[in-house]
Amino acid sequence: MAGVIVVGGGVGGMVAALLLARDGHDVRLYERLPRLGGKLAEHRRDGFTFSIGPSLLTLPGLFRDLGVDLGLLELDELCRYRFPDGSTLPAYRDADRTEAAVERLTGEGRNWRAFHRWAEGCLEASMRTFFAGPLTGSVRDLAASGARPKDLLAVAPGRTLDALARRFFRDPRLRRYVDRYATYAGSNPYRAPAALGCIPAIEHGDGGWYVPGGLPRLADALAVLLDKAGVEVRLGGEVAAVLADRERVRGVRLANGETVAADVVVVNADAAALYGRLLPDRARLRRIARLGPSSSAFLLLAGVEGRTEGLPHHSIVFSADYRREFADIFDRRRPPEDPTVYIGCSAVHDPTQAPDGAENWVMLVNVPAGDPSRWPLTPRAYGDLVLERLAGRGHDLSGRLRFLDLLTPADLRDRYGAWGGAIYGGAYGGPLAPFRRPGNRGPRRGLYLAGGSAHPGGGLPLVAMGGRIVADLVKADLRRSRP
Ligand SMILES: Cc1cc2nc3c(=O)[nH]c(=O)nc-3n(C[C@H](O)[C@H](O)[C@H](O)COP(=O)(O)OP(=O)(O)OC[C@H]3O[C@@H](n4cnc5c(N)ncnc54)[C@H](O)[C@@H]3O)c2cc1C
Repeated sequence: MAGVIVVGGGVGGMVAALLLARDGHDVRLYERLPRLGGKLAEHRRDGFTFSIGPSLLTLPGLFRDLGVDLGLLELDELCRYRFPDGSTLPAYRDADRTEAAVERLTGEGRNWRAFHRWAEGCLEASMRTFFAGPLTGSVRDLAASGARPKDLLAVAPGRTLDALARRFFRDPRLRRYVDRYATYAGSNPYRAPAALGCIPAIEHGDGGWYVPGGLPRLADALAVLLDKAGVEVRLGGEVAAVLADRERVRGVRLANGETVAADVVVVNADAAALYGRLLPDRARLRRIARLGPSSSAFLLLAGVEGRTEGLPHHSIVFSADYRREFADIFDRRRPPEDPTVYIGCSAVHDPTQAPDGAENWVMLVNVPAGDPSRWPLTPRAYGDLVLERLAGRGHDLSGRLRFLDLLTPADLRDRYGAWGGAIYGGAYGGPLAPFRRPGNRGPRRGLYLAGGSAHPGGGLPLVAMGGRIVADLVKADLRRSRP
């Protein structure tokens, strides 16, 4: 039995802690916030509840397999897209219905079916190789994963996501629909690898889900399992340093000065925080810096009076010029002048989320990571701009706002210790970027990384996979090191 410390109680940290405790190890989890869940969080005000992290759950089987038992709601309409010309495209759970909707809007139903088949193939190859095992920081890992040349071809290596969209679709609206999947990894579709195009195969294959009571109930359910498995959770327990000699990890030092010894340390905190502060390592930090940060989020949380006829649970209102929008975010490093806005309203399906006769609108805009004090306009003024743009695109909230709360990249940075507020650590800025992200093994024996800034990446399903990959690595390494 090894002494294991997990630094951070985000979903990846909780999954790793749970699996290692179930394997018989003595696991302690330190979380600096007064609650578990990390970015899987909510904001409450005046009877309204807002998810300020994930709003859509995919691959729920990853959590069911751990013993999470929540009555999930499967969404029939996954998302409704509104384009600058005012036309809309609903994406349904059912692929046939989506194909028919695409056909009605653009006459490209067959192209959508071909794209969907490609996405399924890409997903199947990625699940068997890239997502299945650890990454230690080298493309050689792929060879070790048993990937065949056919698998490599299935992910369209060398192509960007936008180039993939152009290969399948003539209509610019459909290209935008594909490009948008880059934002699931906080990245720029004009640079991100085509492999991100596998995401719709997850949504149409396995569905998009809502957790009644709000997605953070998933963190509550994991917390109950941690308790049952005997994990000692210390909330408000900030780790100030990972202790290690040249060979191996020795434990951690807490912010209150206490030191705790351990054989294994799993870091769920951001990789940039690990190599920047907890166990400084300039070379590794430089490698992360070269990726550039993923995007961050600007959130408008609105208590809205009245009910909106026909409002779906999830919708996207596209900007007029997507390329310019991403140049604003990743090159000019300013919040987009004309933003695409995600609108989430869980009150559509869940009356616990807003008072009677009202709606809880979460409006999310992709913005650059970094301090908003450098923005050309204040967050409040930018919030007004977002509302104005939405009003011009069929969503006028004037006269209906009970209140409007804002969250900026500075909030993400300060709450979760995320690099400049970047949601996913480094961005996927080129075809090899997935292999250049931090691996799961740290530079000392007994040190591991699990979380959205490390392999295989961010988003609830991927961090759950990462937690499992790390637990398996720890078990295998401990077995090997036994005399
Ligand atoms: C606005 C937004 C929308 C999103 N939408 C979706 C979505 O719809 N679907 C989806 O699947 N995903 C979505 N995500 C992404 C998803 O939330 C994250 O990828 C995932 O929750 C990250 O989990 P993690 O394991 O990396 O841990 P994190 O959530 O990053 O948590 C890390 C934890 O470590 C703690 N910590 C940091 N430093 C220390 C320290 N020194 N000592 C102790 N504790 C420390 C932090 O306080 C934090 O609790 C969204 C995220 C955001 C912010």
